[in-house]
Amino acid sequence: MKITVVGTGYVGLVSGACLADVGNDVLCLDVDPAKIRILEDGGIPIHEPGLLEIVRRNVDAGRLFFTTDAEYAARHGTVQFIAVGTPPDEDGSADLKYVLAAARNIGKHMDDYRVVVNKSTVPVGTGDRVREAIVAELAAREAGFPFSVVSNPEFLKEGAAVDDFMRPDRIIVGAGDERAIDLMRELYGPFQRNREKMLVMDVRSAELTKYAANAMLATRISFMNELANLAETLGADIELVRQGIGSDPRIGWHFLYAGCGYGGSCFPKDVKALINTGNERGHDLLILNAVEAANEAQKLRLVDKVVARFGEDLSGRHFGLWGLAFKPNTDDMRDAPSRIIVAELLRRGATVVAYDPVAMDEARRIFGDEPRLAYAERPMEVLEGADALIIVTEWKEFRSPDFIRIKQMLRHAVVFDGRNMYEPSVMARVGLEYYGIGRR
Ligand SMILES: NC(=O)c1ccc[n+]([C@@H]2O[C@H](COP(=O)([O-])OP(=O)(O)OC[C@H]3O[C@@H](n4cnc5c(N)ncnc54)[C@H](O)[C@@H]3O)[C@@H](O)[C@H]2O)c1
Ligand SMILES: O=c1ccn([C@@H]2O[C@H](COP(=O)(O)OP(=O)(O)O[C@H]3O[C@H](CO)[C@@H](O)[C@H](O)[C@H]3O)[C@@H](O)[C@H]2O)c(=O)[nH]1
Repeated sequence: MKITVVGTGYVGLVSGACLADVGNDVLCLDVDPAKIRILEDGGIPIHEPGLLEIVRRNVDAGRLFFTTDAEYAARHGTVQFIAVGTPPDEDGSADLKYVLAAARNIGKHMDDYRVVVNKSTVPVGTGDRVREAIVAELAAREAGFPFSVVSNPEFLKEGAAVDDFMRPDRIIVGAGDERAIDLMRELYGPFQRNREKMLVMDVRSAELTKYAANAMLATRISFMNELANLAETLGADIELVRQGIGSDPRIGWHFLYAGCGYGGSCFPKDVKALINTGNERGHDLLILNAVEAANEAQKLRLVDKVVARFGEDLSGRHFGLWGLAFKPNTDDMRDAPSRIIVAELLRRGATVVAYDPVAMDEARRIFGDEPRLAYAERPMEVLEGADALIIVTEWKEFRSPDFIRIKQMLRHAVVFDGRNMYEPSVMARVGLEYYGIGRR
């Protein structure tokens, strides 16, 4: 099938590459010429495990192409995926300017039937706005090509994106006409060989399903973070509580890890956008407001512990920090808790040296030439002369460090662990003063 994917970010590039990998003829469009240049030179503009190999394989096989030419893109695919960003506007609502620009472009240049599939996370009602944008463009050039608008939200997780796309739990398709539904069935056939995974519904329900999923997962995390904070005051251990409740199949194991708050390009923005949708309809979403407020406070929880240990004024203090990305296996730092934590440590006068396996270039871009923030080539280097170690992202390479060396290198043998990577009893045995989240 001929497919165009508009936007070559995490979602667009993964979708395009995986769709090419099952034999489709895929053209990826981006407005950012720098990204297209990297792709044409055989690289990828993001860090995502397994993606480079798939991109290269399919470019070599002649099934995957890249362009900045919007007209060529609109004429290529019968299916036109929109996978552009929907960043938060000032009031928290999703900014649709990129989605609508993509839709207008399709309307301006399409020369045959098109299925316009919205993969970006968009507020309920966006399908109608996409339709109106295309109708207006077709009318302006007095063209009458038929088209369908489909909502097909994406559920992939960064760091596991290829696997999530290749083996999805479910494929949500919001559509109103049989022609589009048939095409979507054909397109997603290769990804549901073992069992039927496609759930067909109306466009609005599909759009809301995406927000509902992220809001539910964010709620679980904030709930556990709140309980973790309570556990600390009660002398209970949140890790044991997690195991105790996760074993109930009605609750399940996923997304129950307490920590220094959720980040990334989705949960924070999507929770805010859903709250905003509620406000627009006169529904104050009480639970989600609390989820959001709890998360904002949680991002400062580690600094609160640092302050409790070293005092309000941190000038003259120096901290080593492990992990800048919002989670492991990505270089993404959008809404990462590390941004808040580092900024607050610096604001209080401390200096910081940080290490992350892949996100340090991104951190340099974000923090600029901040003189009190330095970067280390290796994890152990951050410990030199540091008062304490602060762990923000649970990269695999931090799982089993040489604790004795950590103790010897740190000035105060204190570890603040925002991801509960270690057993408090082990830390006590090696003589490290250990502060987790909700641990005894
Ligand atoms: N990142 C994730 O894990 C994830 C998962 C599921 C859903 N989503 C949703 O998918 C959407 C895309 O997210 P992302 O993380 O891939 O974004 P991203 O910022 O990584 O990529 C978006 C790309 O779209 C390009 N673009 C913008 N306007 C364009 C236009 N008119 N024509 C062509 N290209 C254009 C940008 O240059 C950019 O490269 C968002 O709505 C997001 O909420 C993201
Ligand atoms: O038990 C947990 C699980 C996650 N997190 C944090 O939650 C954030 C988000 O993690 P994750 O969901 O793994 O990453 P994303 O790539 O942002 O993926 C989410 O957002 C995407 C964009 O909408 C969706 O497609 C995915 O289904 C959804 O999981 C990260 O900061 C994690 O550290 C926790 O604190 N505790």
